Amino acid sequence: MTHVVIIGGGPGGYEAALVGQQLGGKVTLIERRGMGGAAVLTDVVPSKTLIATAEVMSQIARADDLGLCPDQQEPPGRTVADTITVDLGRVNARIVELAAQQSVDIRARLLAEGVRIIQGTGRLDGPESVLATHADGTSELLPADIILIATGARPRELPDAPCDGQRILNWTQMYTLTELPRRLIVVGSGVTGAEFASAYNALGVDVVLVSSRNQVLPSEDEDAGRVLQSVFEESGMTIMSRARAVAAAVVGDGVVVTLEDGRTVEGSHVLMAVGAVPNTDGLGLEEAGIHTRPGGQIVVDRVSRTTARDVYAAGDCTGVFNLASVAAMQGRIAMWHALGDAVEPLDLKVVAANVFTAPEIATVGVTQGEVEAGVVRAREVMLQLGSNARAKMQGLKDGFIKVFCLPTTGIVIGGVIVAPHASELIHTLSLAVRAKITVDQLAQVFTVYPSLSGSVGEAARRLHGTAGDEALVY
Ligand SMILES: Cc1cc2nc3c(=O)[nH]c(=O)nc-3n(C[C@H](O)[C@H](O)[C@H](O)COP(=O)(O)OP(=O)(O)OC[C@H]3O[C@@H](n4cnc5c(N)ncnc54)[C@H](O)[C@@H]3O)c2cc1C
Ligand SMILES: NC(=O)c1ccc[n+]([C@@H]2O[C@H](COP(=O)([O-])OP(=O)(O)OC[C@H]3O[C@@H](n4cnc5c(N)ncnc54)[C@H](O)[C@@H]3O)[C@@H](O)[C@H]2O)c1
Repeated sequence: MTHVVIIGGGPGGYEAALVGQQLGGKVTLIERRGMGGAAVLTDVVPSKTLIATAEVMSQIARADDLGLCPDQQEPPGRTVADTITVDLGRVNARIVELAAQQSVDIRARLLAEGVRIIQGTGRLDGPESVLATHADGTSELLPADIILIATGARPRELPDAPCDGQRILNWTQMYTLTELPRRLIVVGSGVTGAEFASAYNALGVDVVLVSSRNQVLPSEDEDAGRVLQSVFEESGMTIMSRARAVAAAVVGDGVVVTLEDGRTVEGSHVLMAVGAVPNTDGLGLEEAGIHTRPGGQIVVDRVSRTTARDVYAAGDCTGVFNLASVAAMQGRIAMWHALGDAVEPLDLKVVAANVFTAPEIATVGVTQGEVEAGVVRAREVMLQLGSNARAKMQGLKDGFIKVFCLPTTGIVIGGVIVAPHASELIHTLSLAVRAKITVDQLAQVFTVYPSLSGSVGEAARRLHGTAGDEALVY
């Protein structure tokens, strides 16, 4: 019997536990908070549930363009959106309930599969055992043949902007609000900042986005960031570019955020979305011979091995690519490798990712930045969403579909989709990248008429027979 001990019950930990148990290991999982981890309780599930409500509001905002109008009794000039009231207390109660239920479901599945769950805190006691401190304060030493560390990450705080959970909030604290903020300042225009700014903007809140760079979403496709920036601005959001926050303080019944250049921004609440730090302190890593990077992330190879024999790590604590899907895959890979099953090393080139803004931004494979820097040779096409028949019918104007392929063979190597539900549309391109199919093969796949995915086929057709690394923009 191989004893597997996992610290952390997020996607990295619980997906690994399922595989470990399936492959005949005796798995113990230690989680200090709740099963599903931050992904389920405070990060992915709550934010995407909030965004589900915001999405409905975004559609309602287009209702007037599609010929819908408020009831005759409404005063003239009112839009359909003006007639809707957001009950944030109910929205957030639903979110918290849904996340808690998801956690319960995951726990039940793990128990049904035979995983032993310890509610408590784990730390390494050398590379071959784990000390679990139970919720009641008692502790237990667990000898382990294989250890997986999947302890995740937490919000980074600025020293002069400590989160109080009332007015200065991090992303885990947003669900305690029962009334819409009068004016929400969002500090940080990375994925978290952009998603919350987009959602609260759609809910009708006056949003100020403090962005340290020229354009929102600096790590995403530049064309995509440009579309989002202009959609945000057109919808009335205030974006303060090249503005770095240094402090936030509660003043009266509001907050004041101070920028590096001395300017101040006033609002009712502020969301600090300035990145994440790995939960790797106090785990006994150094003593166990496990190397970390200067930021605290655990060094792992592509099969999730750390620098200590039979100790693996997965997910945000490794900082490889902070996504739930990647955490889960790293965890499974660790178990496949450790327990002697067939395993393919992690390949970041096939990871599909999505920013859940309105419109969404989905990406897979090579990036425009890599092509422009000459890291990859590619030819590409970019089709504006506005030219798609279905998009016209639905009143969608903002967005595009971009496809990259190898110059000689035409093999699809990446893509970017900016559109509502891009997270679903990207699947075709993910499959193409993973299966290494050519643009001609993709062009021969039937798409429904009319459909947004029709533009994926159209993009592939436009890339037929064009030699060289040119960029076609329509
Ligand atoms: C706002 C937000 C939205 C996001 N949205 C998405 C999305 O839409 N899609 C996506 O793919 N990714 C998304 N992410 C990223 C995703 O949340 C993370 O990549 C994912 O949670 C990583 O999973 P994990 O298992 O590494 O860690 P976590 O989910 O953080 O779980 C780690 C667990 O370990 C526990 N733990 C830590 N230390 C100990 C210890 N010593 N003992 C016992 N337990 C311990 C913690 O309590 C936690 O429950 C989002 C992130 C944020 C911040
Ligand atoms: N849809 C998704 O998959 C999703 C959603 C949210 C988060 N995530 C993941 O979670 C992780 C954390 O996301 P994040 O957006 O919080 O972090 P991030 O590090 O991606 O972005 C933080 C942003 O804040 C900016 N910033 C830092 N300090 C600042 C300051 N003082 N003033 C103004 N701006 C400042 C940074 O320049 C950066 O652009 C990321 O790895 C992300 O991929 C994924």
